[in-house]
Amino acid sequence: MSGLAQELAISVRDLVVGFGRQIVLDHLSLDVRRGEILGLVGASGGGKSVLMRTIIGLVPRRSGTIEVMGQPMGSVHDRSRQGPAGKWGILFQQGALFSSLTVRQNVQFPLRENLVLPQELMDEIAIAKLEMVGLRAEDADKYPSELSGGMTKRVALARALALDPPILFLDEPTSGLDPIAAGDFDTLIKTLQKTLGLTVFMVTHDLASLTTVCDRVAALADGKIVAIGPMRELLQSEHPWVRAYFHGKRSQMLQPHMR
Ligand SMILES: Nc1ncnc2c1ncn2[C@@H]1O[C@H](COP(=O)(O)OP(=O)(O)OP(=O)(O)O)[C@@H](O)[C@H]1O
Repeated sequence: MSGLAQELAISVRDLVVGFGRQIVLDHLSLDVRRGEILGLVGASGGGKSVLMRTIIGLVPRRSGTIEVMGQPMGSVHDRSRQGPAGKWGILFQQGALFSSLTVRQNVQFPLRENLVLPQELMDEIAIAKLEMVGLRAEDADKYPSELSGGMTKRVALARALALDPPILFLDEPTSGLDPIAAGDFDTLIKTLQKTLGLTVFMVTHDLASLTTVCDRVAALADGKIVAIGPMRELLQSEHPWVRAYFHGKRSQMLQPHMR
């Protein structure tokens, strides 16, 4: 493995993904560095979720290569080449918890699926993960219907972290949260990155998240990554879509100091 490859958590090269006659990702290349929080922005329907789902092997690709932690990922039809359990944790946009399971059982779900552990140890792990995401041990016996939106996201995050993955995929993690809860969730993600050394790949439309937690931001347009870098560099991009996104009326209203 070359030095550069060792520094990369995810490396995507020349990726083509389509459905029928529609090409969604068109020879897309992207590197995610180990330990960084990378934010991905793009138009609605532009292919952000498809890119994330292709990396984790849920959507088949037509061509191109994907490496995760230096290992080539097989295509969706080749499950034997997928990484071992615990390679990544995922927080889907509709990151629904199992409504008939308690918080504790939800967090333990990946442990039960992948490991054989004594109940006592699983209980300890569940409480440790809940505390890691800012919840209390008392919350473990609650059911999803008893949780606020912010708490639900935290439980889903605790579940995503159950197997101690080095990479976390987040699909619009702050959507549906009020600005205070969203800010708290951003802070939590940043803290987890620092304390656990996590690599985070985050699809988001949230300008505050992009500005405050992302080390780099990648912009997806026309099926490709058209700009990538720290937010201050993206703001200088001449690409028409990137300019429209960050310098359009709405963005300027939210980020007046960025002009
Ligand atoms: N399983 C599928 N079958 C057919 N078309 C699909 C499938 N999944 C996604 N698409 C199409 O791929 C395109 C990209 O969708 P995707 O969900 O990745 O967009 P997105 O950038 O995440 O959008 P948003 O910001 O609105 O969530 C859309 O045109 C969508 O209809």
